[in-house]
Parts: sequence; structure tokens; C-alpha cells
Amino acid sequence: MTLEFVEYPDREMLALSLADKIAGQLSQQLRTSEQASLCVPGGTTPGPVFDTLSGTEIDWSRVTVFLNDERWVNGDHTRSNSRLLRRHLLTGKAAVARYIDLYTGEAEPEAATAALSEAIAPQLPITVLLLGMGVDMHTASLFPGAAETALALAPDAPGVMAVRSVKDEPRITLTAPVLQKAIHTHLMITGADKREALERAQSLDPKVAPIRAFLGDICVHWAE
Ligand SMILES: O=C(O)[C@H](O)[C@@H](O)[C@H](O)[C@H](O)COP(=O)(O)O
Repeated sequence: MTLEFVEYPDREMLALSLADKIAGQLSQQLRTSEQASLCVPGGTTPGPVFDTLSGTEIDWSRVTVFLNDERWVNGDHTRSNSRLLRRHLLTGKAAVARYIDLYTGEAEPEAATAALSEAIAPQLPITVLLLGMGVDMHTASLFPGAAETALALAPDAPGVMAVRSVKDEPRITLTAPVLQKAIHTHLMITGADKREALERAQSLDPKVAPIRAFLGDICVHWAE
């Protein structure tokens, strides 16, 4: 179990290098398997990585993409993570990738979890998992102290769960058993506050610092 921490001179270098690393790991998988899977966060940080990644020369037609988590809003809503992906990742060379949309249009996310768990199951283990993290140490939609987080961290958690204990809209999230088995795991964070939060998380219980559940074999990419 190793936590590798890579510090970049700036965010642009981080984006270029991380996109290159992810593309290399997907290509490596495609040399020995028919399919590869890429699971990514939404939020405000990963856009530049997606921009570079979407232009890389890999056989995207054999790659399935899905999010770590999604806000339960229409795909054209400004808070939709799918909207970010369609604009920055599922475009250019990556436009031919298969996409599993976690927002299925039902009124409530609970109605979608079983079908989504089934849709994701054939893509496991995730070939490349990219995680983000909030300054509160949440990752995916696993929030500190939330009732759902304790359930989602359990080894027998369903693959996909609805999350209600958040402000704004409800969410849907992949759970620890699915995320922890990824072949390659990266965490992308920027700014001094997130770096400090990650250091704090390393000695805390995952229920209060959910990112801690994923700090086994992981490469952390950081820039100011
Ligand atoms: O939908 C989401 O909010 C994300 O998937 C979430 O887990 C994100 O990675 C962190 O909240 C960090 O978000 P920022 O990059 O905006 O700080």
C-alpha cells in the first residue's frame, strides 16, 4: 500500500501530466483486454485534465466512462457533472467513448440505484479511477458524518447509493467497495487548504474523513 504524492509547479503541468498518465494506463489495459473503464469526478477541479485527455490518441471506442457521483439534476443544469463531462471529456477523440450516465431522469435517485449498479458491474474493476476531494475531506458523494457515508463505506454496500444528507439537490454515488477495487487510483487536488485537509485525513476515521478510505495504493496529484 503506497501513497505517492506528486507536486507540480502549476495547475497546467498537473493537468498535462495527469492526463498523460491516465491515457497511458487506459492504453496499457486495452493492449490485453477488449475494454477499459474510466471513472471520474465532477466539481470544479478536473476540467483541464479532461480537456487534455479528450484529445489523446487512445482507442476511446473501447473505453466506458462514468462519474464517481452525480447531482440529481437534468443534464443541462449548471450543477450537472454530466454537463461538465460532455463539454470537456466526451468530446474530440473521446467523443466515441461509451458513457454510463448516472442521472437517469427518474424523479428520485433511489429509483435508479439498482439498474445503475447492474450497468456498472460489467465495467469492474474500474481500470482508472480519478477522485476529487473537498476541503471537508469528502470524495465522490461520501460526506463527513452523513448517515449514507457509513453505509457506503461498508464492505457489503450496494455498488450505487442515493445520498440525501447534503444541501442543494439529492445525489447518487458509487460506494467504497466499487471505488476501492480500481486497478489504478489517482486523486487530484489543488490549493494549500486541500493539501492540509488531506494531511489531516490520514489520521482520521473514514466516517469523518471519507477520502481516508481510499488512501491505500493511490497517486495524489497536487498543485498550488
Ligand atoms: O460532484 C461533485 O461534487 C464531485 O464529484 C465531488 O466529489 C468533487 O470531486 C469534490 O467536491 C471536489 O470538488 P471541487 O473540485 O469543486 O473542489
